[in-house]
Amino acid sequence: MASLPDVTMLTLLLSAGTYGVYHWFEPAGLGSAGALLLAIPLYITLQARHLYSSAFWAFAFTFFSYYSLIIAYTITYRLSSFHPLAQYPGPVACKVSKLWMTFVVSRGYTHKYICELHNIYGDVVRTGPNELSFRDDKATITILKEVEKGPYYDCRNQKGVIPLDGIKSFHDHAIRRKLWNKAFNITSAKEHSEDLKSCVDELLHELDRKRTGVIDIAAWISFLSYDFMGHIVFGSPIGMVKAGRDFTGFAELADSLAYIANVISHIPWIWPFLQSIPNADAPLEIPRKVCKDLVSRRMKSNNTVKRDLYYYLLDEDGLESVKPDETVALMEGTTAIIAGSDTASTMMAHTLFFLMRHRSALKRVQAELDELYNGDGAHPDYTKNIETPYLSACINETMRVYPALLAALQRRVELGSGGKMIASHFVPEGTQVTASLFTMHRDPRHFSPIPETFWPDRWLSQETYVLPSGETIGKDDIVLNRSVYLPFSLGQQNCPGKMFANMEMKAVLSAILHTFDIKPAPETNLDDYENSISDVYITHKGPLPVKLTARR
Ligand code: HEM
Repeated sequence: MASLPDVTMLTLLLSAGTYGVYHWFEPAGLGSAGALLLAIPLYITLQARHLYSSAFWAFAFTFFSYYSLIIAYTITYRLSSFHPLAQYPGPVACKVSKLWMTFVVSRGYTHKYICELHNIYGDVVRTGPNELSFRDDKATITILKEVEKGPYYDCRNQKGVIPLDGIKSFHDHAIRRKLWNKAFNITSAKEHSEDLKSCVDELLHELDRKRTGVIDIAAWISFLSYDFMGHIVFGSPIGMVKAGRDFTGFAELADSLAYIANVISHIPWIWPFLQSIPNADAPLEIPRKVCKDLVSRRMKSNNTVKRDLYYYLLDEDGLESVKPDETVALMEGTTAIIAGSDTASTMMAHTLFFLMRHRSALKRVQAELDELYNGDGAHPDYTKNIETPYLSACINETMRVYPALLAALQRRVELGSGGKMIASHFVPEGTQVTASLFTMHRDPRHFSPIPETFWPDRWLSQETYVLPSGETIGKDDIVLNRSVYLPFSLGQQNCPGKMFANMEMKAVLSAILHTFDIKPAPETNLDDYENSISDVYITHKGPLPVKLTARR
C-alpha cells in the first residue's frame, strides 16, 4: 500500500507530467483530456484510498491537489522571466490566463478594454498568456497581410466542415477564396444592381406605409440587408422586408450565436467538448433551413440561374479541376449571409445615428442628394454609382469610429516557422498576435484632430477645415493615414464582400435620406443607442427608433 509521502510524490510527478504534455504538445480533444485529467487523478485516488476516511474524501482531495498543482505550475511559468513573452507588458490577469479575456469578452466591451490597455502599456501589450496585441501601423499591416489566422477561428469548424473564414493555412485559403473572388467583382456587382434596386424600392415602399408611427430603422435596414444577401448568395430574397419582421428568426439567432461564438473563441480548447454534446448544434437548424429553402427555391426557378455566390461555390460553371463539396458550399452560403447582413446593416444604422446626432451633417448629405436626384422624377435609381463625396465621407467616418468588427482580429505566428519579426519586435512561433481596428482608427498618430469624434470633413480634400468647435485649421493640420483605415481588413483574408457592401450602403442611405427626413422618435435618447454598441466579433446594437417624414 502506498504511504502518504509516496502518494504526495506521485501526485507531484504526474501533475508535472500532465502540465508538460499540455505545455509542449497542446493536445486537444476528449481522448487526451479523459486520459490526462480524469484517468490519472483517478489512478492516484485508488492509490490513496486507504489514507482517507471515505472514498469521497480520497477523490475530492486527490483531484483538488492534482488540478491545483497543474494550475500552480502554469501560473508560475506564465509569470516567470522564462516565458518567451516575459518582456512584454500587460495586466497580470491577462498573462495568467485567457479566462480573464474571456470574461471581458462576455461583457461586450473588449474593444474599449484593448484600447485602454494600449493607452496604459504602449504599442505592444500582452493580452493573453500567449497573445500580443499590437497598435502601431507597420505591425498591424504585417499581421493582417503576412500571418495566418489563429485559434480564435477554431470554432468555425463544425464537425470537420470548415467555411472560408475558418481556414487558417494561406495555401488552403487561397484555393477556396478563388471561388469567392469570382463572385464578388465589378461584373457581378453590375449583375446584382437590379436586385439591390428592387430591395431598396421595397424598403422605401414599406417605410412610407409605416411612417406615421415610430420605426426601428436599425431593424428595417437589417431586414433589407438579409434580403439583399439572399439575392447575392442564393438568388432570391429571404422576404424579411415584405414580412416586416425577422419571421425566420435568422437575424436574432445570428446575433446570439455571434455572442456565444465570440466568447468560446477565446478558449478554443472547449470547442471539441461542446461539439460532443448531443444536439448542441440544434439552433443552427434555423439558418440552415432558411438557406436550404433558398437553395430549393433556386433549383425550382424556371429563370436562367443567376450567377450568385452559390453558383461559384458549387462551381456551376465547371471550371475547377476538383468539384467543390455541397455541404461546404451551403455552410459558406450561410456564413456569407450572416457576414454580409449584420456588418453592412450595422454600418448603415450607425451612419443614421451619427447623422441624427449631427444634424448639420445630415442637411449637407440631403443637399448633396437633392442636387443629384431631384431631377430624376418620383423613383430615382439610387443604385446608380453616382459620386456622393459627402455621404461617402460620412460612411467612411462611421466605419472609422465604430468599425463593424470592433475587437481584435487574431492571427498566429506559424508553428515551426522559428518566429517572425513584426515591426521591430521578434515574436516567437506559436504566439497569437492581434490587431484592433477600433484602437487603430482612434490613434491620434493616424487620425487627427479629434480622433474620437465623428467628423466626416477629415475625408474631404480642402485647403481649410472648420472643426465642430468653430476653429478653422489648414490641410497640413489634418492627419489621415489611409494605410491603417481598415474597416474591411487587409491581405488575402480581407473582406470579399467589400464592393457589394459599399454599393449597398450608399444606395440604401441615399434612398432613405433623400426620401425622408429622419429624427429620433420622441423619448428616444441617442446615447442609449451608442451605449448599446457592443462587441460580439461583429457588432451588437440596440434598436434605433425614429420618426420619418416625407421630403418629396
Ligand atoms: C460594411 C460591411 C462589411 C464590413 C465592415 C466587413 C468587414 C470584414 C472584415 C474586417 C473581415 C476580416 C475578418 C477577420 O479577419 O476576422 C471580413 C471578412 C469577411 N467578410 Fe466582410 N464585411 C462587410 C460586408 C461583407 C459582405 C457584404 C460579405 C458578403 C458576402 C462579407 C463576407 C465576408 C467573409 C466571407 C469574410 C471572411 C473572408 C476570409 O476569411 O477570406 N462581408 N469582413
